[in-house]
Amino acid sequence: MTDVIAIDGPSGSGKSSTSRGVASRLGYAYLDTGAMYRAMTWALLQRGVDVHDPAAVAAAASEVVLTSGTDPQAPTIAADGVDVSEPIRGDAVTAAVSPVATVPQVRSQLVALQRAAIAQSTGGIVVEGRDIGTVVAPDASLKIYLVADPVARARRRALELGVEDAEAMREALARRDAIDSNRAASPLAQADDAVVVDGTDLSLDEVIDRIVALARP
Ligand SMILES: Nc1ncnc2c1ncn2[C@@H]1O[C@H](COP(=O)(O)OP(=O)(O)O)[C@@H](O)[C@H]1O
Ligand SMILES: Nc1ccn([C@H]2C[C@H](O)[C@@H](COP(=O)(O)OP(=O)(O)O)O2)c(=O)n1
Repeated sequence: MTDVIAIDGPSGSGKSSTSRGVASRLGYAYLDTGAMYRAMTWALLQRGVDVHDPAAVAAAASEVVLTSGTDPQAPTIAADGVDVSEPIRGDAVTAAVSPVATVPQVRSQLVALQRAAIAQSTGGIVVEGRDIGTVVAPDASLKIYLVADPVARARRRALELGVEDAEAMREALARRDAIDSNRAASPLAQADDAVVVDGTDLSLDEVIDRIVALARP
């Protein structure tokens, strides 16, 4: 069985950058499950689906075909054959993704795809998201719960997106974290056997070093 490293945590804690770094160092594949929920949301918005109507979301989601490229140096995500790597980072998708991710049918559809990607990866894979250690890959050899101070998370994300109002960003992240943590279907949660890494006062390289040191030799 392939070696799986699960990295979960709230928005902007550094999961994507850290996971890509860890996968590159170890020669592992990389799966960004947040990008899958974002790509699904993009495809639903394209179809004019009301993302606050769970029945409409569930019905339309089953028609969407998602494809993930798992090279940590150049990850890709396509919806219905269209590369959506850029539009999924826009405001419209960011505002709509948490309600879409609460719909159980969406979750079961994407969890099946995530497990298939894990099964296909022969040389090890780093998988990042919210429910990887708890639901998607409970047998992962290493589970990391990556956290950072909310003010630091907002500052980093604002810098990345060129947004000036870091306080508004902190509020937006807190709103999304609240939906992601309080939903009934596999909420953002720390697995009992996860190692908590707090990246607030660590550089990206330091966080990567720490996780690589914990990884299976
Ligand atoms: N340890 C760190 N120190 C400084 N900046 C970081 C660190 N980890 C991540 N970042 C930056 O914070 C932002 C959010 O990181 P990202 O990996 O996208 O988080 P997530 O996937 O959890 O949402 C990015 O701009 C990234 O470069
Ligand atoms: N395994 C996952 C991954 C993401 N999600 C949801 C929760 C998040 O609000 C969205 C987007 O995730 P993403 O990791 O891209 O979010 P950020 O980059 O941290 O802002 O998807 C989820 O419910 N389960």
